[in-house]
Amino acid sequence: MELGWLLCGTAVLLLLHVLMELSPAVNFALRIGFYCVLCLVSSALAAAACLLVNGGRTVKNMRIIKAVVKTFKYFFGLRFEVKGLENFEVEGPAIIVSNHQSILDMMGLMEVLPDNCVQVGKKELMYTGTVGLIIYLGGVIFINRKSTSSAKMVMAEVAKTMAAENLKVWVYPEGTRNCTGDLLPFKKGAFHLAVQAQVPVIPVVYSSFTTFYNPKTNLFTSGKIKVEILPPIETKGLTSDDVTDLTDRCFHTMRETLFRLSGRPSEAKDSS
Ligand SMILES: CCCCCCCCCCCCCCCC(=O)SCCNC(=O)CCNC(=O)[C@H](O)C(C)(C)COP(=O)(O)OP(=O)(O)OC[C@H]1O[C@@H](n2cnc3c(N)ncnc32)[C@H](O)[C@@H]1OP(=O)(O)O
Ligand SMILES: CCCCCCCC/C=C\CCCCCCCC(=O)OC[C@@H](O)COP(=O)(O)O
Repeated sequence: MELGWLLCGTAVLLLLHVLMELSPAVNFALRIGFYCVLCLVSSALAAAACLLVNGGRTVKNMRIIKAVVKTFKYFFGLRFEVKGLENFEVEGPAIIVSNHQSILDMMGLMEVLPDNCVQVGKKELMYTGTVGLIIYLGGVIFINRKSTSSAKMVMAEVAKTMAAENLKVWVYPEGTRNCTGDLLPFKKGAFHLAVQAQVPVIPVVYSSFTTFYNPKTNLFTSGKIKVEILPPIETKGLTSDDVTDLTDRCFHTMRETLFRLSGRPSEAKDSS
């Protein structure tokens, strides 16, 4: 009986392996499916650990989440080459902004996440089962992207509490995932927040995933991701009138860095 199950299991694994070799679509679906299952199962386990250790929703849970997510890269053959970690060592709170390519970004995020740092996320993430639960327990700030006024209110509240709680806040200023190897125009929320709280903006750039990951062509192989944490941009003395300039400056710096890290010629002068 047991031998039967063993043979059956081996046959299924072999079949999956052959299908993965033959079809990029099957390979992609299985790898992404595995990533989602890994996130859902690990979130359930991490949530239990967070509740036992810290008792509820707190940024301290991010340490536990980080420790768990940092192991994921080994399952997918991903390597990170990180530069500039010392740029996180600013006195007090800061806004961290980075490019957002895929749901796989959570691995890159946790690879470098500094202590006392929460992310801004779309409210829909709350309804992703155990993943929603762990994101809630980690203290992620949920915003409604469809309502600028309510998102602004949430951000204004965050600006007030950042100093008291010595928080760093991680925002994806593109506001959505974008896996084209370029940046989408930046939304201004992160920069308003930095100016309102009078805290520095720290840009973090991840090299393009396009050489190993592309959902449109079902590409998902192992790969190397270069990460650069850039020097903080000060906002002391800036007012809301300066937000557009600050946003543009950050966008151009990050775009140039993205192209450099991805080995693509700079086109920064051609577009804005
Ligand atoms: C163990 C296993 C674990 C598994 C796994 C765990 C993972 C554990 C980590 C989870 C990590 C989650 C990661 C989530 C990742 C996302 O969910 S990304 C998507 C959500 N995030 C964002 O959208 C952030 C970026 N968006 C913004 O900042 C946007 O500006 C806002 C605030 C949403 C507003 O959206 P919008 O209206 O479309 O944007 P925008 O054109 O910038 O603003 C409109 C106007 O309002 C003004 N404005 C904007 N914001 C403000 C403001 N705060 N104050 C005053 N004026 C403002 C603008 O200046 C603009 O006016 P003008 O200058 O044109 O006159
Ligand atoms: C009971 C409900 C069950 C629902 C199951 C949902 C399964 C989800 C499981 C695993 C997904 C792992 C996701 C890790 C967190 C990813 C955060 C993220 O990258 O969100 C995307 C968001 O930044 C931008 O969204 P859009 O590009 O605008 O869209």
